[in-house]
Amino acid sequence: MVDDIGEHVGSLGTACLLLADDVVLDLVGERVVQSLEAADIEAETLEFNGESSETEIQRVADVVDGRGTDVIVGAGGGKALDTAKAVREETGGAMVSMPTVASTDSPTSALSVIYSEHGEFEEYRFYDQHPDLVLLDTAIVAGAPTRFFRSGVADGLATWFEADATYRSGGQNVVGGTPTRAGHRLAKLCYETLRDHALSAVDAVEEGAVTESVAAVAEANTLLSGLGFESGGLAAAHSVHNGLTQLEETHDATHGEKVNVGTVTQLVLEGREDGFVEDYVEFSLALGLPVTLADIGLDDATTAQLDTVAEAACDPEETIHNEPFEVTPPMVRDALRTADRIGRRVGERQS
Ligand SMILES: NC(=O)c1ccc[n+]([C@@H]2O[C@H](COP(=O)([O-])OP(=O)(O)OC[C@H]3O[C@@H](n4cnc5c(N)ncnc54)[C@H](O)[C@@H]3O)[C@@H](O)[C@H]2O)c1
Ligand SMILES: [Zn+2]
Repeated sequence: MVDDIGEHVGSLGTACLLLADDVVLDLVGERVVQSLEAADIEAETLEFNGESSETEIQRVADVVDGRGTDVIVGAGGGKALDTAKAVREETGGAMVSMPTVASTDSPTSALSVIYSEHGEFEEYRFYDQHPDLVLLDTAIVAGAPTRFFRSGVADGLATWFEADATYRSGGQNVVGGTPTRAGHRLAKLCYETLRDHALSAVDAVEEGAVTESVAAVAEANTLLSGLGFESGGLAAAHSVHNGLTQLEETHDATHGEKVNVGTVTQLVLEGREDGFVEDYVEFSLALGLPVTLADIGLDDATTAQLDTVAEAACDPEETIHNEPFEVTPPMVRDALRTADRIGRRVGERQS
């Protein structure tokens, strides 16, 4: 699949730049360059510095302008892809998403999540164009560390709860429109696919194996979740994630891991029944996903820290206001605390 890139990029341009960090360049760099060159496309690589920040976007955009590149390929995780999308917005040309981990729903979306150089969430940046091509090689994704795959499952599970909250409230989807039935149903299909296949898919990826369930989950994590959140809307889970990024202690947890704590928090915030919340927590634990604050680096979180998260999560620009009721920082702080306690209780019961 990676080896087919030349064939697909032929219709998009003639000079290609592959943006990927050192790990991903080692993994696919040579194959991508060979495939492009075999299709008579100029191919160069540039090492990504790891953060989708304004400085990194400008650095890469300067290289693209200087070299006359007309196709940028972002390969790797969400941050490399988001940076490549942001660069294309500055420079024009075509953009290709090549996720080498199924860790987020970034590959298909027409937006980037921008962070400070220190990894604090800054803004969503929206574009008129989606990636021109999304190329996911299931074997590469299955060969990556399972943690990324699990994280993508968490990102995909959240999509359903967030799209459903937006649908119920008549809120706005990510492109500023009314959520469509299509977006709502795709988010549901994403959830159902993950509930039906994620456990065995994670087993397979632990073994470095490729199965039908791995393919189903890779599709759900990237395509179904991507279309589902963009057309269906985000709500509390991602706002809680964005709030959590304000605390340095959480920076070693992946996007999906923080989102999962955000999902449990959203369910508590929405006043879901005990059995419903516990079912979600049990499923998370079976998948090896975090359900407590300590699981994402926040041992003994102070009230001040939780207030920081809650304040940021309730920023007027945040999607938490897509919940079907008014949400305030104290509600989010208390939901976070309670979600953490539920996570600990269910975890202890199972051990
Ligand atoms: N734009 C969107 O629509 C959207 C949606 C969801 C998440 N995001 C963003 O995505 C980012 C998170 O992405 P992420 O969780 O993928 O993390 P990441 O991009 O920070 O890191 C991915 C890591 O995986 C490694 N890697 C990639 N492929 C590998 C492979 N095959 N084998 C081994 N290692 C491999 C990379 O070297 C890198 O260290 C956040 O910034 C989040 O906000 C964006
Ligand atoms: Zn996400």
